[in-house]
Amino acid sequence: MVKNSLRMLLAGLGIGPRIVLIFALVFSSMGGLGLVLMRNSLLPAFERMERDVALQSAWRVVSGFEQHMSSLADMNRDWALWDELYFHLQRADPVFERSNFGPEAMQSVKYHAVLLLDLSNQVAGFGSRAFSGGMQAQVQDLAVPLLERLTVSPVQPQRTECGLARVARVLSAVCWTGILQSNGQGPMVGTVVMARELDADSLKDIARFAGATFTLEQLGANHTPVSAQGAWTLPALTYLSNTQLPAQFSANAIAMQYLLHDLNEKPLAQVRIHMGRELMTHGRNVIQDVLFQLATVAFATGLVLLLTVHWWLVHPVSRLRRALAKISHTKRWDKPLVVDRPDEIGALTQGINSLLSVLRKQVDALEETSSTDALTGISNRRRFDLRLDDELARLGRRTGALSLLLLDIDHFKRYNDRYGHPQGDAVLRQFGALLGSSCRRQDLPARVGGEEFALILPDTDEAGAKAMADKIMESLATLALEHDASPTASVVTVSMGVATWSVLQAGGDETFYAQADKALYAAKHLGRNRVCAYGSPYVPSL
Ligand SMILES: Nc1nc2c(ncn2[C@@H]2O[C@H](COP(=O)(O)OP(=O)(O)OP(=O)(O)O)[C@@H](O)[C@H]2O)c(=O)[nH]1
Repeated sequence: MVKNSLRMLLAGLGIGPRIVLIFALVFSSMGGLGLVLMRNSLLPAFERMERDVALQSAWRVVSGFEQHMSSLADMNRDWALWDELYFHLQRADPVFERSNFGPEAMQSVKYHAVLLLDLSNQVAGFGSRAFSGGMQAQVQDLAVPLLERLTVSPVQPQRTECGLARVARVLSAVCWTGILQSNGQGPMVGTVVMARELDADSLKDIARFAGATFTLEQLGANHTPVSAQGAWTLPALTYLSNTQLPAQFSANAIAMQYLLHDLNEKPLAQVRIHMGRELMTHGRNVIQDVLFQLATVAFATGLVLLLTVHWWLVHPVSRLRRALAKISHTKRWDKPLVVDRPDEIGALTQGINSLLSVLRKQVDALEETSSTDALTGISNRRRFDLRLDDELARLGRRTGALSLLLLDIDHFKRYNDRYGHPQGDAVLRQFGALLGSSCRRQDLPARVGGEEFALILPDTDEAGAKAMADKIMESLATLALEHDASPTASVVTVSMGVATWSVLQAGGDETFYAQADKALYAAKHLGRNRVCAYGSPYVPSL
């Protein structure tokens, strides 16, 4: 079914269009396949890379928060291993308190609030300075969230913990450590707590470090954002992984949205990270460039291949086909086809030339056989008729006249009767040979009937034809073939009639032949062994 449809489709197409069709099919399939492969493998690869880059940016945002916390943790740890503080917790020293928690002392520190708790978590000291918005932290702003935390996770000696918290409605990092002696020895005498605001400068630093822009939006105490996709409780870098990175991809941007939990794991703020899709845009442009270049290369390759196939295959085959069509149309196979290549087409042309030469030889042989009289070996009636037509057609174009000589052996019936038919054949053969040897190359001797011969004499006037007739008669006389049954001579003789035309006349070859025949009849009538020319007074007109 498919095979038949394909055959019908290709039926009217030559080699050239078929090759073009095959090329078009192959190249468009390759192009389509390339496009599908690129779409299915390259674009997803770019998307994966983009997702990885987004993850790294998110990771750096988290890391930025942690670094902010980490510097606070360092300060907090230093305080926790400070001997003077250790002793202050054991025996309160107002001087120490003033010089470290007093309003003047707090102006030069890098945190916004510090709180001391004794072992029973009672406040043992507090100091604060204004946040960037002007607010001032109070004891309970720090104590309330911390004490809630300590109920589930008490302070461990030698261990600094941190988290985010809302301190006087200001988003801050909070760190706390158990207070020990500077050599790390106990017993633990209390807890030092510090808070530092996540101010605009810190957020800018984090954004610069992350290489991504993000917004931080505080949530109300009971607020649960609907659009939250993930959540961090800092420090919580281990929460992030490829699979846990929810991100929304739109045409121009990637949006990631996460919840920040406070140190008691309550929703505190919402972080929104925004990234452009430059990588994907770049990827698309790369794919488009590659596709365009591939298409250009494929087109150029296809064109070169097509031209090559055309010049090496289609063109010579078409030339061969045209040459063969011309041969079969003109029936002229005398010129061999030109072989100018050492390949299969050259071999094919050579093969055709061999076949043509065999055909030529056979046609020539057939031509010869069909135009030759079997008994005498000279031309037969067929070739005589053709040649007479040709000569008459040429008559108007040449200056010389055309003469026709008809020859008939005298009393040949009697000869046969007297000497037998085979001997009669021998006479005919001898006479044919005599005719052949007597005439010029351009003359045509032929046997046109039983004992009737003819001689076409181009460029020969009547006098020339008569001279030729006389020469033949003399040659025959020289042969002196005995014919004692003849009533007119003792040897074989011949009568001849001549017709000569200088221009083509009405009736053409039939009239011309009839005139020569009329002259021959006259020669017979006048006693045989002579030549008569049509137009002579003793030859009757047609
Ligand atoms: N041996 C032989 N005889 C042939 C051949 N063809 C024709 N003839 C004979 O030639 C003879 C011709 O005889 P006719 O036409 O009567 O003429 P003729 O006897 O030559 O007499 P005229 O032409 O009047 O002189 C016939 O007997 C034919 O049989 C042939 O191929 N071989």
